[in-house]
Amino acid sequence: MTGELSPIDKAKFVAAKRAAEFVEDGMRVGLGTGSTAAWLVRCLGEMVREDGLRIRGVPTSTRTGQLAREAGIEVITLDEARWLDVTIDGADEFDSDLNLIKGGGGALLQEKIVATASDQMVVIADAGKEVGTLGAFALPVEVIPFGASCTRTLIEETLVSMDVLGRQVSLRMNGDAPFMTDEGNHILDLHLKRIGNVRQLSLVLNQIPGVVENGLFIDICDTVVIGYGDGRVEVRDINEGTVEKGRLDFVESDNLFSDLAD
Ligand SMILES: O=C[C@H](O)[C@H](O)[C@H](O)COP(=O)(O)O
Repeated sequence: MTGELSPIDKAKFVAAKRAAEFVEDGMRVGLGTGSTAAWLVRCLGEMVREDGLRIRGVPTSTRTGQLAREAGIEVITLDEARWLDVTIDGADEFDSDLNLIKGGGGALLQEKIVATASDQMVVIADAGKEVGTLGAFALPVEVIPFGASCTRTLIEETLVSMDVLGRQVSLRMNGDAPFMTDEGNHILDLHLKRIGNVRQLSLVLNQIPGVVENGLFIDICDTVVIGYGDGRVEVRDINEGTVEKGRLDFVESDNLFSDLAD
């Protein structure tokens, strides 16, 4: 089964597998959304089923909640948890300050709420997600449907006034209809190429009426676990830099690979 996985999936898997070690018995855990976070949920599910790990998970999307339940993880709401020990989630981009772009899957709002309600946020990513400057990945902005075209115009004017490169804004679609988030909102993707001042852009965007949240995660992530297609894993800490370099063995995880291949 291992041979059927692409290098990118192996990279995501080893990052998730290593990050699962941050989770200890009794913890309340924020569960991210996306293809990398899905690996984490499967890893944690295996630890619950086979090692007796007792955790309660707070999912960041409907689909992660479903996956977690299927994996055997007890799912609770953020309000029930009140506070989380750790959140582990994927990212679309991360930079050397561990600032992120998230929301490629449209889950940025719940993800940001959950991550900021956690003692620690650990990001899991394949090495291709690392960038010198955020912005090559289109920045998702969640907006309420009411007046969305006016909100879009205001965003475009804001980008012009900030002299941001790129500036193209597109409404994310799902077939012929606008993409709907779990909160019933729309996503505008900002094609910026390069974001010079992430802090300022994030603040300015969130001041526009109609904008619910943007996909810039600034000063939220504490640790990034970077996976490589050959099994190498690097753990990078916001204060200490690279704290670990290692390699994970695929063989012991064959049943997980089998699950995914089904
Ligand atoms: O809305 C989706 C999330 O922010 C994801 O964590 C992000 O898009 C990364 O997803 P993936 O692990 O599939 O690349």
